[in-house]
Amino acid sequence: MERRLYLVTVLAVIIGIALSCALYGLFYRLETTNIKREFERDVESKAAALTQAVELNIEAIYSLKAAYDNHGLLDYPDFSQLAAQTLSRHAHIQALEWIPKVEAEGLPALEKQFGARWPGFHVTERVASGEMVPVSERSLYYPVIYVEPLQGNERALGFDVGSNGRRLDALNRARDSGKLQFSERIELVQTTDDHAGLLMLLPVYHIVSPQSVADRRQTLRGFVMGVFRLTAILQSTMQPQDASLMAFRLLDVNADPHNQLLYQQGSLTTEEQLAQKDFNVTRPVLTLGGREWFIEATPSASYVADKRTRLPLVVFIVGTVLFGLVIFYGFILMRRNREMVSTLAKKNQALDDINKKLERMTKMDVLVGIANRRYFDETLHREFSRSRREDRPLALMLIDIDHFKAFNDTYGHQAGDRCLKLVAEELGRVLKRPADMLARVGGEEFGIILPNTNNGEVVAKQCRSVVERLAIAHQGSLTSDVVTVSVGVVSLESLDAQTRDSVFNLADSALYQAKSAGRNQVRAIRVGRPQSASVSSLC
Ligand SMILES: Nc1nc2c(ncn2[C@@H]2O[C@H](COP(=O)(O)OP(=O)(O)OP(=O)(O)O)[C@@H](O)[C@H]2O)c(=O)[nH]1
Repeated sequence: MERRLYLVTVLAVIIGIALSCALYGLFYRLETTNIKREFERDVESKAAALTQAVELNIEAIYSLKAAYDNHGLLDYPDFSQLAAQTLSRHAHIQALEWIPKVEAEGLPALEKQFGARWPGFHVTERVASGEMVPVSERSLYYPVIYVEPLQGNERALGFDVGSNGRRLDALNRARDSGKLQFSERIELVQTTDDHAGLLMLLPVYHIVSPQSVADRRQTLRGFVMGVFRLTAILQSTMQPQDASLMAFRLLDVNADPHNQLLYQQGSLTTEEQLAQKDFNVTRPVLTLGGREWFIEATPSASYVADKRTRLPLVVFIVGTVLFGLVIFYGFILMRRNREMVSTLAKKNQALDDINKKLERMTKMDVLVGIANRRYFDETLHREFSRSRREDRPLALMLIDIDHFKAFNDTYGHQAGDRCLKLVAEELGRVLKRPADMLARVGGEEFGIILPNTNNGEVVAKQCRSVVERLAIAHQGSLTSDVVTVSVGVVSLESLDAQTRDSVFNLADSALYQAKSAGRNQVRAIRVGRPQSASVSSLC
């Protein structure tokens, strides 16, 4: 019981801790979801800022394009003035340029014309070493002939934009679509260091809004081009604390797979990336100018750590304490209950003992300490039924103390009581089998039931003689000078055709015969199987 109580308690403690852990996990996951949502909002606002910054810069080349559409070709001073005005509103543009379409045969004249303005002017291309060299021969050229501001962009002047695959791709798309086009990420010719840039191109035609691609190709005059420094634009949208809060990459998914990365801020170790992978966010930034840009962001460990609260831990501790209290209270209740059950069991045992004692008392003769008449009758009834059911023999004996009235008269009533006890004790010693039963059935009369016995007269004779051998003086007796008993016994081979009363009457009748024969006698009746009843006197 004790062990079971402790087992139940230990089990409850384990379940309690498991539930607290589950609650901790639940609240931790809820918090993780909230942090992820917050991070998504941060990334979305960054993407929106980026989109806005790019769209603002687009306005610059549209104003230049409008001038070309309205006034036809601009000369250098007009271009320079208009571009300077525009650049004053757009700090992140590296340069605004005019790129005419030049047929091969027009190239020498162009070089001559602009060589007069800028001594040493040549149409150039960039070789792998980064050096600018005169262009190789081809049918079409797209040289930069106006660049504003010139200072810092000198290397771009004369550069054949069509000499480079990525740039040419953007030129062709702009020419054929008639719309704004962005280039992939390119390395700007203006600088020798590796500064990433981006070209925005708007085509200018000889006619207004040519409808077909063929018309556009045929009527192309040139391009208005804006050169942007990616880093400058992107950094303009950053907050100083951004670098410590997240790592992100801006990707151009339409670009060559090796050239998709436009910008990268911060970087995480492999362990950090793994730890933070649940928080990774990918969002579109803009779809414009033939490009699709996406932002991929991962929060730093400190971003996540700053947003974590102690709530899951508090829930775990409170849960554990509450479960602990409940379990403790349950343990106390169970122990109290166990004590009550044990006390109750003891009380029941005591009651049982009392009941048994009372039952024994109702079956006992208080004076002589053997079974009383009531119990004798019950037993006789039971043994009679059993013997008959099992077809076994049964013997019944009645014993009467001779001249007991005279004993009382001579020695007094108390001496009579002592005599009764002594006789009862002695008779009890004669019985050897557990099933044999001695009872006081009357004042000075005893009865003995002998189950499974067909020669009760043997026991009867012993009874008579043990009482005589007690040698209790009995001066009032007309039979002997000591206390004697008369014994009647009936031994039945079979109980067929008998009743309990008939058996008792046979024993009583034998006793009467013993008395009639002068007392201190045994008279026995033997009843065989039906039709063979016989009576025999033994002494
Ligand atoms: N001391 C004492 N005497 C009892 C008790 N019960 C019955 N007696 C006495 O037993 C006597 C029985 O008397 P009787 O029925 O005349 O029988 P008897 O004197 O033994 O005569 P027989 O049986 O014919 O030999 C009565 O005097 C009862 O008072 C008892 O519990 N204690």
